[in-house]
Amino acid sequence: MIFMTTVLHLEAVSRRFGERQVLQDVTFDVVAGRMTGFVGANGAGKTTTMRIILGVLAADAGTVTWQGTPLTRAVRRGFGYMPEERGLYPKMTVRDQLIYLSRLHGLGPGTAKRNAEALIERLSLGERAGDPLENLSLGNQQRAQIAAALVHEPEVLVLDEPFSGLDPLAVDTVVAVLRERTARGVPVLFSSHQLDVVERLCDDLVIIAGGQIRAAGPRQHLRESYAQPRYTLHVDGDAGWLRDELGVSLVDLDGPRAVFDLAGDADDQTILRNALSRGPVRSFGPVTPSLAEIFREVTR
Ligand SMILES: Nc1ncnc2c1ncn2[C@@H]1O[C@H](COP(=O)(O)OP(=O)(O)OP(=O)(O)O)[C@@H](O)[C@H]1O
Repeated sequence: MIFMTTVLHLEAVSRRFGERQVLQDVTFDVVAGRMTGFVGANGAGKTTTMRIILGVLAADAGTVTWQGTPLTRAVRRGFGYMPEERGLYPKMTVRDQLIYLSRLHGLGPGTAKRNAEALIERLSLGERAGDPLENLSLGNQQRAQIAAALVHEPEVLVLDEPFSGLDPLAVDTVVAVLRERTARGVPVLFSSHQLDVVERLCDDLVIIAGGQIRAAGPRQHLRESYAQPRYTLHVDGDAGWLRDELGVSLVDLDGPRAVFDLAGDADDQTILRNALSRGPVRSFGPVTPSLAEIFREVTR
């Protein structure tokens, strides 16, 4: 049997503004049913990439396809987009604009209302749904923007910094709502510079720097492939003896706690045995690098 994966695929997308090459051969996939975190420093090219996906901006070269077909205006109408510059009507009530937006996307009045109410409820906007957007707190405006991207039941979601300005509880709520969409097979691409949030949320990761993709793929796979042979050791006494162990290069030593790299031919069990021969060992093991460490490594 042939399995067709539904993907949003970018192939060698390039774009320049004047003399400045802002995107260079950007290639990556956003797979159905998975949350893809798009991370990069300020000015790396995330917003430009998202604008090209949505057709707000044209690429100089390269293609974007959905399920193997180049994007047309009609296909993009089925996308949900939360732009960086946001873009709801400040003076319209949250409820009215959610209904209006889903009607604009061709939903019938009953479905539009039902979807709007469900998202208002889900994103805890009930008390404020009858207020003009501009009267809401920034966090609630942000929730309304997310509701606006979702209300027409999009096939693909592209969200520019959806978590910025949200408190941790709101982040969890929004994540739960997005997970419901991925569970239905919707691919979600979201940009963020909050690496801790991305680390917790994404299934796949795309790292961009200076307009070029530096790493892309399943988060766990990236973590493993960038894994340094790094260990932590926690003993009762002082761990300073590690300095003299063959193959050990200390990264951090704080009394009984140590972080160290191990040369390829050194044996971690030998280190553990040596530690045990000196007294109790409270913990010992390899550490997986954090996303922040991988990010620093690939964008160096
Ligand atoms: N319309 C434009 N005209 C000229 N330069 C632009 C334009 N839009 C973006 N740029 C430049 O392109 C580069 C990439 O910008 P982009 O907004 O895509 O980055 P980003 O990764 O989204 O950054 P941030 O996290 O700060 O939003 C920046 O140097 C920016 O100044």
